[in-house]
Amino acid sequence: MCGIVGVSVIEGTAGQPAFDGLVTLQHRGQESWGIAVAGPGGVRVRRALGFASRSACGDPPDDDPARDGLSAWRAGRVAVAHTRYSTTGATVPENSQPFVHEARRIAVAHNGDLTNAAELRARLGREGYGFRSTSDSEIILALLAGTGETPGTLLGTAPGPKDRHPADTGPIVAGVARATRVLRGAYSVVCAVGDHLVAFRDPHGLRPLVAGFAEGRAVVASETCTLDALGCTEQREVEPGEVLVLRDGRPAGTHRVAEPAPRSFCVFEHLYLTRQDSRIGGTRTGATRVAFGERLALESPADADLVVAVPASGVPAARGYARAAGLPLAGALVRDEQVGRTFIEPDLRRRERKLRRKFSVGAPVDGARVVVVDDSMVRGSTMRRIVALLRESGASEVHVRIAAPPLIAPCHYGVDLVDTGELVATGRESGEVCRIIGATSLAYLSVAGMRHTLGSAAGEGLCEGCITGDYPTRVSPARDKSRLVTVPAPRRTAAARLR
Ligand SMILES: O=P(O)(O)OC[C@H]1O[C@H](OP(=O)(O)OP(=O)(O)O)[C@H](O)[C@@H]1O
Ligand SMILES: NC(=O)CC[C@H](N)C(=O)O
Ligand code: SF4
Ligand SMILES: [Mg+2]
Repeated sequence: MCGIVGVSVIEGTAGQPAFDGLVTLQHRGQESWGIAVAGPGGVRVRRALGFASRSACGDPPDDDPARDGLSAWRAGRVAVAHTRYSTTGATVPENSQPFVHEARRIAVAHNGDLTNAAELRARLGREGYGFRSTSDSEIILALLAGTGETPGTLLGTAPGPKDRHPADTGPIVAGVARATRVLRGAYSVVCAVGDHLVAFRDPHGLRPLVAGFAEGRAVVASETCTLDALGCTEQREVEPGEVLVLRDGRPAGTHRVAEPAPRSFCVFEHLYLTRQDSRIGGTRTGATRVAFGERLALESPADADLVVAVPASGVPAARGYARAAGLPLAGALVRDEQVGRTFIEPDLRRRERKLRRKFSVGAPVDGARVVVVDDSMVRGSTMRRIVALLRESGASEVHVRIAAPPLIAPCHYGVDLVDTGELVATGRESGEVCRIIGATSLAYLSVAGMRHTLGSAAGEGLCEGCITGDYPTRVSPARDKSRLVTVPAPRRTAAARLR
């Protein structure tokens, strides 16, 4: 998943709006965050492990020099920022983004996962690029920036006198086009190139990317909630295969650089990933999830007294289920807001530890027959915990309804569904899963019901890989999050060391 933001302004600084925008994307990644600001004198970058929203950058005194140069990174009219949910490479500082090439003044933030990362990294390593991380995203920077010996695709776009690039965006567009010719898999990218903000997206449009405009300010982000928060009234999607160049807070050029391919937008963005006030194709995902819940109630009713929602992202589906079933919606469960999302935690130990304190019962459900509704079930850990809590608080029956079909296959495009052995529904009938989570009954939304709700009769326009096992691009059967660790260390040439 990951959240990315890019900001270009005509005056003032891009750093603060980029940081403020990043905080609206906290739900897309909790492992690390970073921001790079391009201004006179080069690119400044700050990266740290943990939540962006809990860092000191949110509210520092504007001119306090003691704060580790915090005010310095605010200077500069182009900024890119990233909040990470890892899919390739461990949760370590060197894998946090944006990745920056100081000498070429390029900073890159990427959402997605490259399916040919190992092959590209080996090739770029042979050509002399000195990788500093084990993330696939650094490959995009390597392609664009190159090394002293091997020019990157963006070489030739270096800033001219007075730190300004030529107004002609042709070389940047051509450079991105050359890079996209070799990239495979999912990539939504924002990139600061001198005083340009450049955004581009893979030809299938697997991951989201939107652009918005306000007076003197252009923003590119993963979701529309960021555009809304930054006051962008004019909004549009960055099209699959498009490169959009922005400068001085407005568009400077747009081109389609990749061959057209069937659109394959991640269906899990509709089901769970995206914030409920963000819009996909003009519809708020909260409204879509209400409709999933209504459909689920029609497909799988339950003989029950009340509906309980699993907060946070299960709430709209539960509201829809309750409405269609004619049952009261009880706010029985309380979520500890400090814990954040648990599914996107990078390892089992952290997920389980956080889950233990994430939920509690706010209103007992003594003797009631309860339907508990969540937006999705992945490893089953959340639901096992919720069912136990509801039984402890007196529920006589707990019927589980999931407003998504079972997830049974890995994701290759930026969601950390790697090991199918971890997925509770893989190779199991729903009866067996029901026993594992301790429920009275269990039902999922059907694939047909999901598609019908999204107005896509046969799943056209969608990636449903983790649900059906059919992927829109060629993928290797095994998916290993550490796969770049084993790619031989590149030969460090003198030029590469100079970076
Ligand atoms: O079956 P599991 O592996 O436990 O994963 C499924 C749960 O994970 C997600 O919630 P998450 O805690 O990530 O975020 P939320 O609080 O925003 O709903 C999703 O909404 C389910 O509740
Ligand atoms: N979820 C993502 O988009 C992750 C981006 C990149 N593949 C990483 O692991 O850092
Ligand atoms: S495999 Fe699943 S999570 Fe991955 S992009 Fe496709 S629908 Fe989304
Ligand atoms: Mg949840």
